Amino acid sequence: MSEGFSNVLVVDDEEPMRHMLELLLRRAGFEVVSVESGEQALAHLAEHSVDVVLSDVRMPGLGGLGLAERMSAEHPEVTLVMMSAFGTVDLALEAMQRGAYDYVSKPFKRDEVVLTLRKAEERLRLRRENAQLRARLAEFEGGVSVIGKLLIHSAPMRKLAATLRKVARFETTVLILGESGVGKELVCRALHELGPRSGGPFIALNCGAIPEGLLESELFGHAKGAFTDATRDKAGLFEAAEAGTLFLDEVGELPVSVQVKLLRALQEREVRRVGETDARPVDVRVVAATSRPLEEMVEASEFRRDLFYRLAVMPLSIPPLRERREDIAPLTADILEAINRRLGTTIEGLDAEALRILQTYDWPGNVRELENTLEHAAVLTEGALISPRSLPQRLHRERPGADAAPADDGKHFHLEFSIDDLSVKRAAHRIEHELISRALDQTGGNRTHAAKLLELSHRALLYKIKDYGVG
Ligand SMILES: Nc1ncnc2c1ncn2[C@@H]1O[C@H](COP(=O)(O)OP(=O)(O)OP(=O)(O)O)[C@@H](O)[C@H]1O
Repeated sequence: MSEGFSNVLVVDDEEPMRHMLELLLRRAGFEVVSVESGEQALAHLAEHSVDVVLSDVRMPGLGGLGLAERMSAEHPEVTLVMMSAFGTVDLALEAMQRGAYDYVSKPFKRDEVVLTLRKAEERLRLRRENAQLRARLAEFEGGVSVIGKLLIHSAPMRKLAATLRKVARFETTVLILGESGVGKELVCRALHELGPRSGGPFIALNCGAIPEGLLESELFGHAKGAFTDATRDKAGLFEAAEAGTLFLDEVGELPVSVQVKLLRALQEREVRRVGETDARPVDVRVVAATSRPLEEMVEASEFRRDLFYRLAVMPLSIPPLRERREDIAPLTADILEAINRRLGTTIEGLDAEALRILQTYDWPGNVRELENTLEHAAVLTEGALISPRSLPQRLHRERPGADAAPADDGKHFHLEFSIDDLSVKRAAHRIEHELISRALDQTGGNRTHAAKLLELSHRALLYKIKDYGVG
């Protein structure tokens, strides 16, 4: 629970109104950021931690109603307060039916907005307290509990949750270990939420997804003119995460040159923007994660030993889903609820045989693969229950004792080439395309895992996916 002031996101297409609200709310002690559209608000919410959104109801594009709908599906934990102008009160009321908490009518008195936000803040505080109490009770009783969006049920996950609570209070660097899709980012978010920095920003970076040449400036920022595209000064993610948490996913993908700079930033607690000589102090908790065996990379001189020791002060391992199968049923219920909200489907669950298939499959892509599988099944399902027929082929294939899959023999695939086209380049492209699509299919869209099957670097795979338009 945040000890600091609430983070408020103001959404209004009129600049003077945004400006006035920023001043007013800052003076009342809130942390304020403002954006001019519902689309921008969603982009901000995806990257930052926000407590309350104060949004105009009538705006071009997505608008207040669209925002209310998307927020209740994607960010149900964030409180939404609408602002309505003369003649749009009916819209504000409709937004409340779609999940908004309250509204204020424009023109409003200053105190009125502040008071409404204080009320929202109080409700938020009570809700968080309540959720924490329920979570502890459930953990205690061995039921299902959540920290943020992280669902906890099995014994290994309960043990992990207990460690998270202890570790969150301290500033130690944490290294989260686990296969792809196992929940490393969610665990990091939980750590952030449980600790004293929960009122600050949470910034995540997948180190494997950024071209090598841009990584340093992305992390540490750059000065205007530092390189050709640097048309203005820019803060890096370290500075953006000030007073909060910076999550470095796939830290093993960092090139050695950036590893050196990261180590210095961690040791000195300061960063130097590319092209600047002076360092800037930063107060950031860094949590790194990896699905690759960093220790082996250290032995192979691919990862700096000193950085490894610095990051791994507190290693936390998340076991793969196949080692905690008790989590599959509650995760499935949770995921289906989210899918119903997002896609407007009305799936109630799985029939007994389909659930058995989920519980016996090995889930190489872990929870992300489970999510993709359930979405695939939800789209194909006509009734209220998902049956084995709606589950993808690979789940049937890998099930011990399953019947041989029809059509495909499950072991081979064929590509046909025309004798009229003997281009090596085109043939090589087709083969690559086919192999990448199959690897992504097999891993439920999990790119890190697919890269391993393909024996490609994560970065090379991302380029190729973009090139071929697959994924
Ligand atoms: N315990 C959990 N409860 C609820 N959702 C979960 C849980 N674990 C994972 N998920 C969901 O599975 C998906 C993958 O999780 P996340 O992105 O945290 O994994 P990751 O280990 O960081 O993956 P990668 O290494 O590939 O980036 C997310 O959509 C996340 O919400």
